Amino acid sequence: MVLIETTGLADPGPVVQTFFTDEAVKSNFYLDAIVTMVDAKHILFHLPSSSSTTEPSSTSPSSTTEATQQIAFADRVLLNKTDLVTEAEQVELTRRIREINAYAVVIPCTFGRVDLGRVLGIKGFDLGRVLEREPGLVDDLGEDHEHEHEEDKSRHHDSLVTSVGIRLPGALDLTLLNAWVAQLLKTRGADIYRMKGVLNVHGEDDRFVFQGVHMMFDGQQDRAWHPDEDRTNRIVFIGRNLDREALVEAFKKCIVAES
Ligand SMILES: Nc1nc2c(ncn2[C@@H]2O[C@H](COP(=O)(O)OP(=O)(O)OP(=O)(O)O)[C@@H](O)[C@H]2O)c(=O)[nH]1
Repeated sequence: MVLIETTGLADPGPVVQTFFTDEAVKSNFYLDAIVTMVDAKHILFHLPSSSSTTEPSSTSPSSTTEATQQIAFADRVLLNKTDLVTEAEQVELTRRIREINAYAVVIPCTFGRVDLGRVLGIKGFDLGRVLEREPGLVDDLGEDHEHEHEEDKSRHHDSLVTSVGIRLPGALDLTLLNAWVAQLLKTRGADIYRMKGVLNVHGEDDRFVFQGVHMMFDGQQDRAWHPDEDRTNRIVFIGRNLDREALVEAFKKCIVAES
């Protein structure tokens, strides 16, 4: 096992991509998970202060992007130094972290003490486990809350990093889907940090699972849908300037029309 500790200012994107593009690395290692350590006492100085602004809450513009990106890429976020903040501050910090990355599991701790089982053996990039666990993401950001998002359009048109989870019933036309994803990665790849999905492709008995990191896309047929399983398509984006409505609209156009 190799643990890579990057510098505090590292962009995780290229590090992740190495595991998928470098043949020597790819054939000898797999990427298990990205664990981001957040300093509860100081993180707010490095994040945009609210959903409506891109400015950091203090004068640390140099590290704003990095702090946000490191949270956005994470499979696990260790919220450290919780002894130095109040309970209310911890709740607010957790909310901010989940606003950026609704998919990561946030683990509060002090002095970095966590059960290793919670940060190792995660298989966060394993296609076989894509969206195996959706901690509230789809419920929080799915169709039931469409109205709330309608009212809060600014959130999806600013340059914040957010998570967008979409659930859509129906069978997908693979050709249309491929065209959409190719176009999306070409035009928005730099802004999409991570994406994952479980899809119901028209005429297929198996689930189609995929994940992406920036322009890099990896997908495969998965196990067969169970007879009584809900075949709803589920897709998750974590990225910058995500326009939920536009993503939903484009995704809907890939659904095969019912005859
Ligand atoms: N009160 C409190 N102090 C902590 C905690 N974790 C670390 N510290 C202290 O914070 C100080 C600075 O440590 P860190 O913020 O972890 O520094 P670091 O990020 O490891 O430093 P670099 O890796 O060099 O960037 C040290 O004196 C630690 O003992 C914690 O949970 N609570």
